[in-house]
Amino acid sequence: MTIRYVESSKLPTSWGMFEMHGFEEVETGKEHVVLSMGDLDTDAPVLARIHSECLTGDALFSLRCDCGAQLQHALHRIATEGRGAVFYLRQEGRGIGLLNKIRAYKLQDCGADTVEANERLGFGADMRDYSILKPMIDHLGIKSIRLMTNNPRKVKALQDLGVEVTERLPHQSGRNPHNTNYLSTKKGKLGHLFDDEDGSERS
Ligand SMILES: Nc1nc2c(ncn2[C@@H]2O[C@H](COP(=O)(O)OP(=O)(O)OP(=O)(O)O)[C@@H](O)[C@H]2O)c(=O)[nH]1
Ligand SMILES: [Zn+2]
Repeated sequence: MTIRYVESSKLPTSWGMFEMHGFEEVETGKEHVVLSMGDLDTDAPVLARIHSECLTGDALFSLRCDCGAQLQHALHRIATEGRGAVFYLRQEGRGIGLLNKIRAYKLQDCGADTVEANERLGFGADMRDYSILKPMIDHLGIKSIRLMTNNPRKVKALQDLGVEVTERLPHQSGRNPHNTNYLSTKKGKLGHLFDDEDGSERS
């Protein structure tokens, strides 16, 4: 996969001023962004979030998942430390795309869980490919990462790419009555690590 750096600009947010870096996946034309704050190209590990696109959760206020709350929480944590990066990857629906995610939601409305729904549609439970991260991380001069995630597969994916992960930081937020089953399935079938049952952050 070839990744092309395109341009960077300022992005003021509710949490502070970020720098937005645009990248293009040459083969597919997919556009990815990184929001960064502070100097990333030093020896200190970078506080980072690898966030998979979720139009419904990130932009349309959906309570079916925890994505929107996790995104906001990541920006808040980075702004609090004054240094870090959110990799916003266009891997909608764990890589199956928005319209297939709506098909999966329909199956879930009829009783399937998030993994069963993907499988009934002929997809794997998680179709994401993290290899696009390596050229982006290298471009930004990041040497090692403290990763905000509950998903140990993301840590392994980075390590498999040769990226040092010095720490996994639990990243729980956004539990609500509409996503309780969804979060239970992530814990039970996808190996996500949750510290407690109410989803609140322990720190
Ligand atoms: N196929 C499918 N994708 C979903 C569903 N709900 C959320 N997603 C997608 O899942 C992705 C987020 O993955 P999650 O499994 O919630 O979390 P994660 O990124 O693996 O782990 P964390 O770093 O802990 O948040 C986003 O791309 C969402 O669009 C669903 O029911 N079906
Ligand atoms: Zn979501």
